[in-house]
Amino acid sequence: MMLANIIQSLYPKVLGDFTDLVHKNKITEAAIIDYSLLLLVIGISCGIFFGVGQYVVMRLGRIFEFITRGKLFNHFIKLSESYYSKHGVGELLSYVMNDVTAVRESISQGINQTTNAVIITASAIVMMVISSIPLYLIVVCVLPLLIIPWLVVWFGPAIRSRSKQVQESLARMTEAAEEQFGGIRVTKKFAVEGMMKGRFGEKVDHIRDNQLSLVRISSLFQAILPFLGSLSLIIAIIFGGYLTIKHEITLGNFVSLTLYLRMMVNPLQQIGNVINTMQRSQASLDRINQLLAIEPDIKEIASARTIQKESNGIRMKALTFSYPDASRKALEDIHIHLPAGQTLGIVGKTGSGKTTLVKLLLRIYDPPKGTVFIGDTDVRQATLESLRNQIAYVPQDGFLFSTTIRDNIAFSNRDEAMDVIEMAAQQAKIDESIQTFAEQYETKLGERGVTLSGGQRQRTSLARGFIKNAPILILDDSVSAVDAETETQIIENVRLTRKGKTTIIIAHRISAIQHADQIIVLDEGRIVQQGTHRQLLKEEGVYAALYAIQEGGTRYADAEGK
Ligand SMILES: Nc1ncnc2c1ncn2[C@@H]1O[C@H](COP(=O)(O)OP(=O)(O)OP(=O)(O)O)[C@@H](O)[C@H]1O
Repeated sequence: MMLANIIQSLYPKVLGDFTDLVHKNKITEAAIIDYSLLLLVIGISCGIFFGVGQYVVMRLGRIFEFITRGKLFNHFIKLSESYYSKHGVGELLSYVMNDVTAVRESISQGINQTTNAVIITASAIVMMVISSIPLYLIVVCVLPLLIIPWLVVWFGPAIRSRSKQVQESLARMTEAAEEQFGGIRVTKKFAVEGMMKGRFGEKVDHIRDNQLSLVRISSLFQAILPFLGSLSLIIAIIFGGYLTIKHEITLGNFVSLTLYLRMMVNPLQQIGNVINTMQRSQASLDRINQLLAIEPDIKEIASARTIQKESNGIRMKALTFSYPDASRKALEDIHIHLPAGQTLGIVGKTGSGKTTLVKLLLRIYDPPKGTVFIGDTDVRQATLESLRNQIAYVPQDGFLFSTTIRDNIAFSNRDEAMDVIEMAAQQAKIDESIQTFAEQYETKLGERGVTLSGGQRQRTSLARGFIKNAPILILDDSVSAVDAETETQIIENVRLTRKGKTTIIIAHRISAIQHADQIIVLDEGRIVQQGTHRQLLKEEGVYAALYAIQEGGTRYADAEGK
């Protein structure tokens, strides 16, 4: 690129010399051919060097894009759930798409155009000196161009802050789009398309306002640069023209001078582009760096221990926990001792803290020190990998990936044997449904595949939990979307396959937990009842009341069925 620019700066000198030959009537046919060939060589060399330079620089930009996207993804994977509960998917996508692209463009354009501008300007000045154009004339003509650095300092911060606003509003729009697409079914069912259109329109309006504000300042900056270029040409024509008339400089000198100044105008305009792009990309780079500087909340201590993958019990001692920024305690004074191999059932109203309890066990949020143990190890002292390998957690709404059913079930080990996968599916009572699909376990799910019903999704996610065969299995309301009969069969399968293995079952239906070795009833973050099914039925309280309601419902259904 540098070579291309240096070679390009020979044009005006060659043309200037040619003009002098013509002016002095010394032009010959041979000279015309020589000068034409010289211009041809200059043209071809410029083309080759410029093309190669362009390719190298573009490649550099793409490599940056590739590395940064990878780095961002690795960082996202490390961030804790608390981060994701505050930042939407759209916002995160915006970093990966908009910000990375802005920086890549500035690298490609920036290197290209800065090299152009600097080399052309420098070689133009050198060539003017070499062409024996008087120094004072060069200085006077180039003077208006010296205002440019001052303009850069003046406009730069304003462009950068407006660019940041644009990037932020783009992030908000991506977030809104993601949410609107995700919720399109609800929108349609409630027939609120108009309201949603209005909400999305607001975000788009916001981007337009921010972009126009950026365009205004960028345009003003861009407009001043060519004006300064023209000013230096005007000075060249007045002053240079006067010196030519006075024979202080040759006509060839005058032609070269004007051509060199003209040659400098484009790079100067490019400097404007580069500065704009750089300021914009600086705003994006700041955003990317701020994101990369965020530390995950959940960190492994240096001396973290590996929990052995064996049957371990669970203990919770005086556990009290509040979510960050929450005024209310999610859990208060929880004491649980579940010996290895036993089953714990948890019931409680919605919002009573059931999921929070298992999130603390999995260390998705940090419990206070010395309150949650697996075996003898405080979960805060364990390596995160060994802790999470110890537990198979099946949430209520297990996310399924847009891949085959087989890959979704064998998620923790893609090489799992087919019979093991089928066994897990049978235990989760999803095998029969899968057999009805044309491609069975190879059936693709998601956008380009089959849409499963809520219950089928839940059972597929359940099979994913079963196949992990972890020392601790947690079912967090994982059979809520299946019918009572299937639920009974699944729970029976859990009982049989989890004999001697620690299991936690969270459920709203007592039928799912009544067999447990111990049951706790949570209410507003506190354990209000604790015991076996028989013991709890004898006590007056939430459990017996819940059982009575659910039993009453079942008897009524049975009577109706007869
Ligand atoms: N990430 C979070 N940040 C702040 N508060 C939260 C968060 N997750 C849950 N909570 C609050 O903590 C309390 C307990 O929630 P939790 O999800 O543990 O209830 P739950 O018993 O599992 O409810 P459900 O049966 O509806 O699943 C609720 O008041 C809830 O609003």
